[in-house]
Amino acid sequence: MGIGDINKDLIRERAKCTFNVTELTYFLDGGKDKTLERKERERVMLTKREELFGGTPDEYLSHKEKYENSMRKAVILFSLLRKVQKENNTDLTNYRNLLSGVLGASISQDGSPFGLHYIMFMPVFMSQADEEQQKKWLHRALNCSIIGSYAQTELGHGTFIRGLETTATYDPATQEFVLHSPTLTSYKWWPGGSQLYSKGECHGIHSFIVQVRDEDTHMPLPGIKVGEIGVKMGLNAVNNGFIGFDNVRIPRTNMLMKHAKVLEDGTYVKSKNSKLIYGAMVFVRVVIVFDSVNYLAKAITVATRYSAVRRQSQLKEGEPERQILDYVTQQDKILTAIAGCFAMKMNARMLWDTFNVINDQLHKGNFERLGELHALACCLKAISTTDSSMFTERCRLACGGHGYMVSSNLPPTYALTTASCTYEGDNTVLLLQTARFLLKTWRQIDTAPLTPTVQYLKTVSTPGYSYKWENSVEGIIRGFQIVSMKKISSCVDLMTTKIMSGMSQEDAWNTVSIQLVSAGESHCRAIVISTFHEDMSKAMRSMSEPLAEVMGQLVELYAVFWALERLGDLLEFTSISGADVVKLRSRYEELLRKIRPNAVGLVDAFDIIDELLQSSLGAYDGRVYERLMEEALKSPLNAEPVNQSFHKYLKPFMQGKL
Ligand SMILES: CC(C)(COP(=O)(O)OP(=O)(O)OC[C@H]1O[C@@H](n2cnc3c(N)ncnc32)[C@H](O)[C@@H]1OP(=O)(O)O)[C@@H](O)C(=O)NCCC(=O)NCCSC(=O)CCCC(=O)O
Ligand SMILES: Cc1cc2nc3c(=O)[nH]c(=O)nc-3n(C[C@H](O)[C@H](O)[C@H](O)COP(=O)(O)OP(=O)(O)OC[C@H]3O[C@@H](n4cnc5c(N)ncnc54)[C@H](O)[C@@H]3O)c2cc1C
Repeated sequence: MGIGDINKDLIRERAKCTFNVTELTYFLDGGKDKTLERKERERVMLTKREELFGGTPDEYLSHKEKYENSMRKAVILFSLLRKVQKENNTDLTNYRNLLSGVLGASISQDGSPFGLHYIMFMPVFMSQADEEQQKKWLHRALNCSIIGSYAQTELGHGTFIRGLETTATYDPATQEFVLHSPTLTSYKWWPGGSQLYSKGECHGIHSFIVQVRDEDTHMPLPGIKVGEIGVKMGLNAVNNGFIGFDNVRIPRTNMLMKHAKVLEDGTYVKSKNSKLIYGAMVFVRVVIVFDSVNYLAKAITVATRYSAVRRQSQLKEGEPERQILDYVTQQDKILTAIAGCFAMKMNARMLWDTFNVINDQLHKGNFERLGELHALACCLKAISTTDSSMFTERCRLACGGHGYMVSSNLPPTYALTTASCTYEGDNTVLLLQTARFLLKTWRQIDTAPLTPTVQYLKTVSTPGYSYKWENSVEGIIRGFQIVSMKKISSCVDLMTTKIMSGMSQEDAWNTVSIQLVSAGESHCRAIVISTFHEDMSKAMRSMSEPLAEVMGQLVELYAVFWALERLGDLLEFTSISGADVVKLRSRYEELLRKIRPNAVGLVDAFDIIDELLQSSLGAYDGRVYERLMEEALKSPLNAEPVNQSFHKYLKPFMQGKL
């Protein structure tokens, strides 16, 4: 691409960037080697550019065509991946980068049909199958000679796993499980878990591997009713399905038995910890935090580049129209989204490291921090997906009418982010899970050792601890920690009062649940801001000074933004004053001004190539108007000057003949 083709405003924006963009790309990828690995994956993928990115855009395909087209593209992409992924390499990083990263969403703006195989089926299998079972199936799953899904949710239950109705009854005479869907509401919907019965006793939810279709004909096996659930708001390249079992028999050894087991005579052997069955959901929630960063990175790249190119309105009479990125209200929408993306990137890394540390402990039988990991994964999944969809929507709104076009890729990206607020655990329910852990922690604060992510509760509640509000990042973090502690303690007090007045524990919980969710959110916000501050401060020590300065500005912008967003909490629970708020507001506007010159450089550093960004507004060259017209002309309605509906319907109507 010649320099002449690049929009002049974007050239100017890139010229005024104060830091080295490549240095930031290396940091975002996790080091130069990771950048080179990613670019090699992209290079390999681009050898099939036309097959993967040419043809009729998804938005003009039928529901069925879209599925078939995404399957066509997925097998091309994953055949390429097989070349990159060494034989028997069970490290799913490549696959996950292909899927949850921008590559995955690129097969179609509507997700990838292989998504669940790698993001759910493989991890569940690797965490729940014993060695024998892994030997039998893992390699076949890794090279896609079997493709799996994850059928836990049912028509009648998604959140309440203990309420799932599908049964798996062990028959010792044949050493088989009989899978059965007793009711319509027990049909697996979205597509693993079933209530396990053995010797007449129910042992709760367990995972089984079930062959659904014949390996040659692909026909559903006897007793299995399977289908697709219909058009969704997004992710329509992912064929979410339903499955009904009519007394389907599977071998005993199809129960995933890494933890709990059923012996040949039907004896049930308990898992060392009943919660390990839920392990895969913790892992997937960790992956979803990375997904939310990847989706938001696309949205901010599109909105920022477009805001540098779009000129609209005069600030002063007679002046040329201004780049909309010069309007402070536009900076308010976009620069905070950039800060939010960086903040969640650092928290995704922290969560991944925490998951690996605790997962190792679990493998050694140490379950001490399982509750903390579950609570952290729940609240970070909830907050990262809520923030990602909120900021993505702000980015769409920041692009005016063109942001409403599917060709901008902002509406499809929003559909992806908002789905993640529901799947892998509805966000409200997950924040309640975090609150459950926090209340338990608070009740034991003086008797039990505190795990790292809740240490602050002790610090800010120590008798004699005093804290005067400061407008610094550290001061804001301390403020959020105090808010969280006071919300948790007031929930405990409220519940105690209600129970003392005769209300059941369960009713007291439900009555206080709005405040419980709020306590979970405040706890998570304190963690997100402090992790962004601490981990970025550490990283800044090895950065060049110009880059470190911009990263410090993003951290402060993020902290001040959320302080202003949660003023009610801070006014209720901390000593922040009206004067402090005035100073915070002017600091916020000053930070927007400081970061503005680096906005394009910051999103360029995500280094999302145009083929993966798939946006008429966000391409690297900024030729938005030409691309909008190119995309418009792809509409089938432009294939002929007069659509047949004129002669069939409109003309007779206009002539009064209908
Ligand atoms: C909401 C709960 C957690 C409630 O479960 P429950 O058995 O009623 O638990 P409870 O009585 O509240 O607590 C009992 C205890 O179980 C613990 N626990 C619960 N879940 C986990 C976990 N994952 N890891 C570790 N521990 C867990 C809780 O902390 C409780 O512990 P405690 O008694 O307090 O010590 C559960 O039902 C749940 O997780 N619901 C969400 C269902 C879900 O996430 N479905 C995902 C389906 S797959 C999917 O959506 C795929 C999307 C992927 C894609 O498309 O990319
Ligand atoms: C795009 C997409 C893909 C999916 N993929 C899969 C898949 O591959 N495999 C799979 O098994 N599932 C999948 N799911 C299902 C998903 O996991 C469930 O939708 C999710 O767990 C929420 O459960 P639900 O649908 O039953 O919602 P519900 O729990 O019925 O939620 C409805 C409302 O009830 C509230 N609520 C429910 N319980 C409580 C409570 N205890 N306290 C307070 N409020 C409560 C919720 O907060 C929510 O507001 C997918 C869903 C989507 C949207």
